[in-house]
Amino acid sequence: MKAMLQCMSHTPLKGYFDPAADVVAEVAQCVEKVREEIERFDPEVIYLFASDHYNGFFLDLMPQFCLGMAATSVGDYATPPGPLQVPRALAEQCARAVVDDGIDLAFSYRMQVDHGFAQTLVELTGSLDRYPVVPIMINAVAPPLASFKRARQLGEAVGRFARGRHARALFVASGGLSHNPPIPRIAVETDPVVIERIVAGRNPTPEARDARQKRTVAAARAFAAGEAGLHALNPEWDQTFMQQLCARDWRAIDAYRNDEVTEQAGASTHEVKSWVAASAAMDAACSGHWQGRARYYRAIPEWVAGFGALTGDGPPVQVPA
Ligand SMILES: O=C(O)/C=C/c1cccc(O)c1O
Ligand SMILES: [Fe+2]
Repeated sequence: MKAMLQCMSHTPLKGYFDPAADVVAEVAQCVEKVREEIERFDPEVIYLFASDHYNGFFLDLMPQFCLGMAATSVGDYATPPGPLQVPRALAEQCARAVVDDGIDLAFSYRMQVDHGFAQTLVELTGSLDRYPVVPIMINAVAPPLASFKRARQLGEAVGRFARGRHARALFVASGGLSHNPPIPRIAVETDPVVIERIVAGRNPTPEARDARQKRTVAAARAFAAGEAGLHALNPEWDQTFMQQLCARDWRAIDAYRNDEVTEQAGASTHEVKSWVAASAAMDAACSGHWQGRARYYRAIPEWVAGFGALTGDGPPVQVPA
C-alpha cells in the first residue's frame, strides 16, 4: 500500500475578514500544491480527523472521539451543505477494529460536521464527495478533553486498521494550530441563551447561525486590531509542535498536558490533536517509514489562526500476507 499524510489548519474567517492580499495568495498557493499532490496520489480512501465547534456535537452528549458511518456538512460559514461520501461498510469495519484495539470510540449513523471537516475537505479535494472519506471527530472544545497521548493512540488504531487494506490511503488532519476563537465555555458562561446553544443547539435558524458568524468576524477584527479578549497566537509553540511531529517524537507529543497547552497557546489549540491522530495513523500504516515536512507556517491574526501545513509521505509499504 501507499500512504500520504496532509495536516492543515482551517479557519472559517477566510473570505469574511482577510489578511493582506499577499498572505491570502501565499496560503492559497500552499493549498493548491497540496490539492495537486492529492490529485496525483488519487486516494482510494481518506481518513479525515477534525474537530467540531458546537455545530454537530453538543453538551447534551459529547464524545471525545466519534467516527461517522454517514455524515453531512451543516454548511456553516462558506462551506457547502450536503453529504460526505462515507463508505459505510469500511467505516463500520474501522470502528470495530478501533474499539477492538482498546479505544472506546463513539460512532454515528447521522453525523453532522461543520467547517472543521468541510473546509479542508473541499479545499483539498474540490468537493465534499470527491473521494470516499471516513470522518473522525476529536473533541477540542468541551473540557474535559482527551489527552494528546490518547489522540495518538486513536490514530495508531486507525492506521493499523488501514495498513495493507488499501492501495492508497490518505490521512488528513484539519485544525489548529495555536488559536482561541470566541467559542463559549460552559465553565464560565452565564448567558442562558448561549448555554442552551452549546448544550442543545442543533440545526439553528439561518438567522441564529448568521448572528453567530457575525460575532466571530467582529471578534477577529478586534483581535487583529490588537484589542484584548482572545488569547495570543503562539508561533513558537506551533513550530515546535510541527517539528516534533515531523521527527515522530511521540514521547514529546505524549508529554503535552491539556491545561498547559490551553494556557500557552489558547483553548482551541486542542484541534492539533487531529494532527497527532493523523500522523500517528500514518506512522502505524507505514510502520514508521515516512518523512514529515512542515511546508507552511504563518501566524494570521485576521483568521485567528496559527496557520500551518505539514505533509508526510513514504515509500510503498509491503504488508506480509
Ligand atoms: O465556530 C466558529 O464560529 C469559529 C471557528 C474558528 C475560528 C477561527 C479558527 C478556527 O479554527 C475556527 O474553528
Ligand atoms: Fe476550528
